[in-house]
Amino acid sequence: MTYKGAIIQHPAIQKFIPYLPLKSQMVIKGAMGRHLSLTGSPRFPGAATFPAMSALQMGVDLTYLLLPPEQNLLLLSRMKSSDLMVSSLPLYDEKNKSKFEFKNYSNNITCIVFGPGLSRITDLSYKNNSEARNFYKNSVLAQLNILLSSLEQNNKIPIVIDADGLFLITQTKEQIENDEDHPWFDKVRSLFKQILKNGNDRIILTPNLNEYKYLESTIKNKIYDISDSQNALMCLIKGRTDKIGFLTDDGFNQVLECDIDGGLKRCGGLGDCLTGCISTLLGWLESTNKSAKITKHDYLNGVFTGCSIMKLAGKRAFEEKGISCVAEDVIAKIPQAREEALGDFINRTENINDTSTDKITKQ
Ligand SMILES: NC(=O)C1=CN([C@@H]2O[C@H](COP(=O)(O)OP(=O)(O)OC[C@H]3O[C@@H](n4cnc5c(N)ncnc54)[C@H](O)[C@@H]3O)[C@@H](O)[C@H]2O)[C@@H](O)CC1
Ligand SMILES: Nc1ncnc2c1ncn2[C@@H]1O[C@H](COP(=O)(O)OP(=O)(O)OP(=O)(O)O)[C@@H](O)[C@H]1O
Repeated sequence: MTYKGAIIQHPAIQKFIPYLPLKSQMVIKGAMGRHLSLTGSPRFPGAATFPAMSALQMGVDLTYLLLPPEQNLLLLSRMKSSDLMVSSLPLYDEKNKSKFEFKNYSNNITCIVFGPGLSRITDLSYKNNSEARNFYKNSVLAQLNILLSSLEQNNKIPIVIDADGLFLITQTKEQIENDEDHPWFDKVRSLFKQILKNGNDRIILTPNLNEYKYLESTIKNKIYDISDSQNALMCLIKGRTDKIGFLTDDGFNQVLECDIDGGLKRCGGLGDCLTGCISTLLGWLESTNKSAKITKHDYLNGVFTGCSIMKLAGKRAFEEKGISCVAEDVIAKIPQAREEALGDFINRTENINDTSTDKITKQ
């Protein structure tokens, strides 16, 4: 199955296309996805918006950003595009957990990105500024409670965890210099144990090579309960080639590898953009195929498809901009890259619900 305009062919993409939305499904606002970013910090307003800007170019209808309540961050994010719907996170309040119930923010959300630009407790800016550090800690607890609550939703909502979200998973108590921050560390760890356990059928971890080293040693220390293939986590290790597979206490088991050439420019923010592409595709997988049985292998095919689109977008942007290429140039090439990977998919005539299983062989 290839569609008009598609120039690359790979079995993983071919298997994924039947799960994509059709033109006939685009009847109401939001049918092409409602994307939620739990991202950003005063230090990284760019990373706050890259996932949502990429999701919009992928074809998502609505992008919501729920950001730490810092005025500059909220203002800068709103200024990036009128299409971004920016709200501020509530201050964390242990006694009033109902404030962090996902349903308060959900608006029928179809996918979530968590982590880009959050910053880290180890950042120098927090070292001697307890107000900023408390603000950071508070935002993280609010975000993790919202994520945990999202896992209780009936509709399966895919979650991509990247960048500083991964740091929260791999940070160690020794890194937390200030003893008074240790109770916060314990709460984060406990929340992540529940999130990774309850969400292993819908969470994708997307480490770069550096982040993967820390992730691998954390996982091998059996801090999180991912002992067997049943509760293996889905993981994408980014690099010259993108490796996609499952992570258990025993290490990484590769299932797919995306070796499409990208652009030569390794500018900052491309990983953040990739989260927007992958989350959009996985959101479509779940939200437009509610009656189909979706497996982790379908998710991996979606991750592969997102990686291919990102590599192609990087290549096209580099052809045009050369070494001046920045993340926003790559975002602008996502529509062309999506077309090259998926063709005119919304106008196809068949979808997963009317394609027999012998036509679509699952891995
Ligand atoms: N324009 C922007 O706002 C951009 C913001 N970005 C944000 O910048 C932040 C940092 O991203 P980078 O890509 O620079 O991160 P890196 O992957 O370069 O990580 C920085 C360093 O942290 C180390 N590290 C990772 N996990 C660790 C652990 N558990 N313990 C100790 N060290 C650990 C890595 O080895 C690496 O040396 C992220 O929040 C990211 O989203 C970047 O995406 C670049 C663009
Ligand atoms: N050595 C490499 N050669 C070619 N492409 C690469 C290389 N390393 C990463 N990429 C590609 O760059 C994109 C982002 O991956 P990268 O490893 O830079 O993520 P990141 O560090 O999380 O990004 P960010 O700057 O957003 O934090 C992915 O599409 C990945 O395939």
